[in-house]
Amino acid sequence: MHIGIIGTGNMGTILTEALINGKAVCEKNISITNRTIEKANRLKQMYPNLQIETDIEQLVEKSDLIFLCTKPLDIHPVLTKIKDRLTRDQCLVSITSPISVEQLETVVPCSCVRAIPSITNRALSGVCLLTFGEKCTDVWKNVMIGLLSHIGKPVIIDQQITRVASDIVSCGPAFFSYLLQKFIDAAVSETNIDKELATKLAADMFIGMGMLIEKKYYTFPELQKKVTVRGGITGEGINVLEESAMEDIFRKIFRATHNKFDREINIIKNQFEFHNV
Ligand SMILES: NC(=O)C1=CN([C@@H]2O[C@H](COP(=O)(O)OP(=O)(O)OC[C@H]3O[C@@H](n4cnc5c(N)ncnc54)[C@H](O)[C@@H]3O)[C@@H](O)[C@H]2O)C=CC1
Ligand SMILES: O=C(O)[C@@H]1CCC=N1
Repeated sequence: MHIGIIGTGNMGTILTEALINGKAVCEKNISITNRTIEKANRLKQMYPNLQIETDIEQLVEKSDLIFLCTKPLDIHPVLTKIKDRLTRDQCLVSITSPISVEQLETVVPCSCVRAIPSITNRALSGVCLLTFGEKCTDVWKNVMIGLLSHIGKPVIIDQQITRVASDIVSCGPAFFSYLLQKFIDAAVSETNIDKELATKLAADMFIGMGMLIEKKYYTFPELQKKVTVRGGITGEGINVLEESAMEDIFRKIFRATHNKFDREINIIKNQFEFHNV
């Protein structure tokens, strides 16, 4: 099987690296392209057997499975270029949330899949969210599940929970590293610890927590209860969190992402409805 990757920005690069490092596919069986080809060339310096294609149509013709890794508003223009090169036997994968598999299926003849990855897939960990199109064959469904199992846990989701699921799986690492950074910065500004040590301690704590979760020793509430000794010090900190309306903050985050999502969906709907592809 030959894989084509269109767009080697953040996610296209991470996906390529993860597929290779996770031994999902050999370097030589991946072709990559990018609007600015230097970006694709940089990736080839790390993985010399990757194939670079300057012509997007040729990349599509030589690939069985094609990942579209551009930003949402750039997907429609790419589809315009490649739709006549795609055949029924191929599979097209979009990695972005505001474009549905149904929309893809209206313009291309092949199997369509949406696979929303997470930066955690770079460490061959975390979740990749999958939604299959109506016309996606069972063979391609199995190929996708098998392939993504090399870089994380494939989880099949309904269209209707797409945004919240990607908020948790894909935006989550950004949200929680933001909070962790604030935690570190406050430790440095409030005490005598230096930033380097605070960062190392916090990172090791986070890794340890991840392992605890993985081993399923405790649920989240159990974990809190175990650490928050009655009348002890942790409780003082938890009280501050309780008083800080954290729930409101997280509700606002979900509302903000969903609002942006709705705006993008509207723009994309126009692209698909009013521009013949
Ligand atoms: N960053 C993340 O953690 C995640 C991103 N995604 C999705 O991945 C997609 C890409 O995001 P990023 O990689 O962060 O964006 P990015 O801007 O870093 O990468 C997009 C790349 O596509 C290239 N491109 C645009 N039009 C092209 C064309 N016609 N032909 C070839 N290449 C073209 C651009 O030159 C750029 O390198 C987005 O749709 C995003 O929703 C999904 C899950 C997680
Ligand atoms: O399309 C998405 O939902 C992803 C999540 C992080 C960035 N883009």
